[in-house]
Amino acid sequence: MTTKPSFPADFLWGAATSAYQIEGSPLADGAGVSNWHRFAHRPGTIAHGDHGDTACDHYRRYEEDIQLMRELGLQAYRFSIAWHRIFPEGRGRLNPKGLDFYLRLADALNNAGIVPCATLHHWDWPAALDDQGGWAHRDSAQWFADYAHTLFRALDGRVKHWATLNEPWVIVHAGYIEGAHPPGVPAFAKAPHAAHNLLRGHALAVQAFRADGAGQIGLVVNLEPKFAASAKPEDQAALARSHAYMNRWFLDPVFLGGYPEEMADIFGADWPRFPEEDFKLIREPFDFLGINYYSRTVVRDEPANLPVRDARVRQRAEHTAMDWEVFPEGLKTCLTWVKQRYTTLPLYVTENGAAFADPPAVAGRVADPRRVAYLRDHLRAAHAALAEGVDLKGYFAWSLLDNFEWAHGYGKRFGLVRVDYPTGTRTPKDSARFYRRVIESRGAVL
Ligand SMILES: OC[C@@H]1[C@@H](O)[C@H](O)[C@@H](O)c2[nH]c(CCc3ccccc3)c[n+]21
Repeated sequence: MTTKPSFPADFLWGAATSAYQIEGSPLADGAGVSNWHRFAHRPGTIAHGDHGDTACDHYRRYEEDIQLMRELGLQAYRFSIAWHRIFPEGRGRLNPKGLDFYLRLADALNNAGIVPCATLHHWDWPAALDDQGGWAHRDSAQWFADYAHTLFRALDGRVKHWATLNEPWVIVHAGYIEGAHPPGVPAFAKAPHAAHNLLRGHALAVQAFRADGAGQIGLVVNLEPKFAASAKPEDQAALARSHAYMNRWFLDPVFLGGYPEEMADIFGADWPRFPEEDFKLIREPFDFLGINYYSRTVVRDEPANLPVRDARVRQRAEHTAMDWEVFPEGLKTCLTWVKQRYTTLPLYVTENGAAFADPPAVAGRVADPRRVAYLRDHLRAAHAALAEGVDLKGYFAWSLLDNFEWAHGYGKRFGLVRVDYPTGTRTPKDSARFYRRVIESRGAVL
């Protein structure tokens, strides 16, 4: 490092979580059954038979966790709101006690001088909505906008930084193509409709925010740079399909007004014709884009591998416990690609982090040197993007706490803070102490 990085004085340093992954108390205070509560209790869906009945018990321990955030020097905290606590059946009857938890959470964060950054939908929602067709049902867009509108009004003055959806791509790919997430049954032909309705819902929620909200609203997407395994035409074509499928499927419509042409190739006869007026709606302008970055993938042509007909070529490099390649420069690649192809909107890294097989706590310490190195190298890449003119406004480490890693259960630990189950004991890892020094020095320690 020739010159010490220095991030802007107003750069927002935070950490991120999501409701089902940390809260526990899935049915407390009148909450309805969520898709993830039902799915995680279906035998065989989650590693080790894990589920979110307790998770990090954050629903009850949120004040302790906010104290942890203060000790880490966090300036912001990205969390998600559990729809099924607000509308147990998805729409109609409001559950005041469910809403009250988020009022208390936002007040405690504001009192601690920590900016609350709320994501309206981070994959969990009332199971009743899946039973009514889920995101494949065209009305799901309005269900979401009505839910969002209620929250904009209820949290007005407490939350000023909103995101509509977390990673619509994962909701569609894992939920409708793979069946590894709820609704849990592969429904290939429904996937394009689910994607389209997620985008319509996002845009309708932004319109509701313009009418009744205050602050900033954005969309959070996962991006993963793709590289071809060779210059062979078939590998180059696989690259184009893979890149369109994961990185352009949602950003092309919101910023360019139409889906990538590769989608019709990928879905074939199952690729619908959507009404033109939908694309006008989906282009509703918003205030920032959140980018979740973890890794890159090198792909080759693989005709048997439907629907994208690509396959990952594992690289000779360090990999995390998720078997994701450690590739820090990919974060800069994502940030500069978005600026060059789509928009000069403010950008946030809304998730970046790694799971490693951390040792247990010894004398109040957890040595996680690989996570320290991962954060250091990715923050350097973020700074390089800033230096190239990307309007990067903040960074949220994934995650504040070790938590429920979806189908992987609790075996994959992403936290800056270790959580020991079932006691729930929190122990800041060395990476938490490192991150605090990064925040205090505005990056000078990198
Ligand atoms: O896996 C770590 C985190 C999850 O715990 C978050 O809830 C979720 O927002 C999130 N997204 C990603 C990257 C999306 C992705 C997953 C698998 C394959 C490709 C992309 C990683 N993570």
